[in-house]
Amino acid sequence: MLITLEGLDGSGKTTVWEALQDVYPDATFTCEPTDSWYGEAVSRSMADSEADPLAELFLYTADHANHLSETVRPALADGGLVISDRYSDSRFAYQGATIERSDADVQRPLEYVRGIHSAFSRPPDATVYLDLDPQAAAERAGRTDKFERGGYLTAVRDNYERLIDADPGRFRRVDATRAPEDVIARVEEVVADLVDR
Ligand SMILES: Nc1ncnc2c1ncn2[C@@H]1O[C@H](COP(=O)(O)OP(=O)(O)OP(=O)(O)O)[C@@H](O)[C@H]1O
Ligand SMILES: Cc1cn([C@H]2C[C@H](O)[C@@H](COP(=O)(O)O)O2)c(=O)[nH]c1=O
Repeated sequence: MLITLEGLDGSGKTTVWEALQDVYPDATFTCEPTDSWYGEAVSRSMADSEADPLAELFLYTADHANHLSETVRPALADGGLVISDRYSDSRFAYQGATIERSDADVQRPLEYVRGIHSAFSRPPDATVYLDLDPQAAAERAGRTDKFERGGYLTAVRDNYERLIDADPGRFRRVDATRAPEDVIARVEEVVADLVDR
């Protein structure tokens, strides 16, 4: 089973991802961007405020393709549980917003990014969405790079809401405004329920 953690920067994904490792020691814990050289290329693009939005989308997508073939598909083929801190929905939400706000000649960017993935990707079985307002998210994340400015995160959050509306059965929304221990406890409940199904 593939479970993904999604949400805005600073919503607490990595905090719960680390906590889940104590509960599921045999699971494969992974993330996007990865630490491969594809992920390093993504990091270079993220650090470049002039990066071309379409080029950046394809760097993230290359990293995803490698993540699938090297980590996700083999672990699933072994019957394992895979828990990924960010996955394809991050691309749909973030690059959908980036391209929308750029001068790239792309109609319906979110659908365009989804279409690129549909040919090769493997959708999550379930996605835990850590729901936090953009201002709190930007504050928690320290507004350290071009992705963490309030207006941009509002567009990203709108895209996450569109993804949830389009596939409500896959998403489990968790209130990420609560204290870390409460968020962790709720996510643990949600994941236990998913794994026991
Ligand atoms: N529920 C919470 N309440 C308050 N602060 C939190 C909560 N969860 C995490 N934090 C803090 O917010 C910051 C970001 O948390 P974390 O790295 O887990 O988020 P993230 O969603 O993985 O962020 P990013 O996407 O930017 O990597 C950290 O300083 C963390 O300690
Ligand atoms: C996978 C992915 C990530 N991003 C953005 C979101 C964050 O601002 C950064 C790094 O993520 P992290 O959780 O802090 O490691 O990258 C993105 O725009 N598109 C993606 O597909």
